[in-house]
Amino acid sequence: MSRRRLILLSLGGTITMLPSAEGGITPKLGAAELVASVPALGEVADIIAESPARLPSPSLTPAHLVETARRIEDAFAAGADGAVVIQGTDTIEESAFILDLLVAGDRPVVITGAMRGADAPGADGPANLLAAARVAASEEARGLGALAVLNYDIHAARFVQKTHTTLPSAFASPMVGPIGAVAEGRPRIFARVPRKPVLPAAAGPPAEVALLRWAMGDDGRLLGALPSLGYAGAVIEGMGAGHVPADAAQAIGDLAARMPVVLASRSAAGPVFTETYGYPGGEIDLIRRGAIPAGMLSGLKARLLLGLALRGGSGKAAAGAAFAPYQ
Ligand SMILES: NC(=O)C[C@H](N)C(=O)O
Repeated sequence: MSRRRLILLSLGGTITMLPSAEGGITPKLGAAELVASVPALGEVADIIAESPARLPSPSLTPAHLVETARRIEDAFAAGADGAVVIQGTDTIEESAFILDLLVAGDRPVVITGAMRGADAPGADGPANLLAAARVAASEEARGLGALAVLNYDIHAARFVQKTHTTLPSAFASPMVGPIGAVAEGRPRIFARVPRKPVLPAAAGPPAEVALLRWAMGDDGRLLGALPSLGYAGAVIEGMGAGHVPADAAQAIGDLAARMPVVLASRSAAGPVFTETYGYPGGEIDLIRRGAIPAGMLSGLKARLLLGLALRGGSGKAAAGAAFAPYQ
């Protein structure tokens, strides 16, 4: 087999962070320095290293990731065999899903980061970076869409979530579990998640979509403000399998008459489908009032899919079509 070529793009995050004069750790290292700090990467592939951003990941926007997807597609067109994206862990679950939705083809796209700073005892960045590169360079990972690789676990972008604020084992896929692992330096895939339709990266960043989590006793009065704030759509994280209090159902119906509204769950795992509860505010009622069920997607991921579906001013039909493959 000829030597592998990888594109490696660093957007920042704790994996790039060192102590700063102002206190705490801040992004400092670029992609080339990270690659140089892990000599074993040289055994895996030839690496083109670029640093499009040096940000903590809460400051990344979907537009950064749309640009990253375009850069990866260019590199693939120029012959790269796989891509590694480095970023902060706070928003990896969102970034991974944007890349999953936008990068076409079979070549692996792997996102990683670190929970401990670059100079911390037991820093996890070097091991995560090496494992991510091994997955991105592998045959096994082809055709799986975007993957998140941390702590030697391989997660499908569609399902991965950050589930702990500090531990190196923070990443999990509560719906399905990890789909593979890097063991003894070799990626092993246990389960294959079928790919869903890819959307064009060239159509630009997602439209703005509000995300609201429902809480006990909330009557939904906040929803009335959304259209005047300029949102193109809304995702509601309902209770359980997509429920709100009876006196909030009307507010959701009124909003759905004005913009696409997607119904997800505030629970950590499990689908929102269509047909169990018939009470007012239950999912049958909300879907009848115009809400679109998020199916297998979390609220964070549903927000991104809805925003990408609504680019260019498309409406409810486009939103419904985008969610149909996830039911
Ligand atoms: N571990 C991390 O990378 C967290 C950091 N706050 C970030 O997302 O940039």
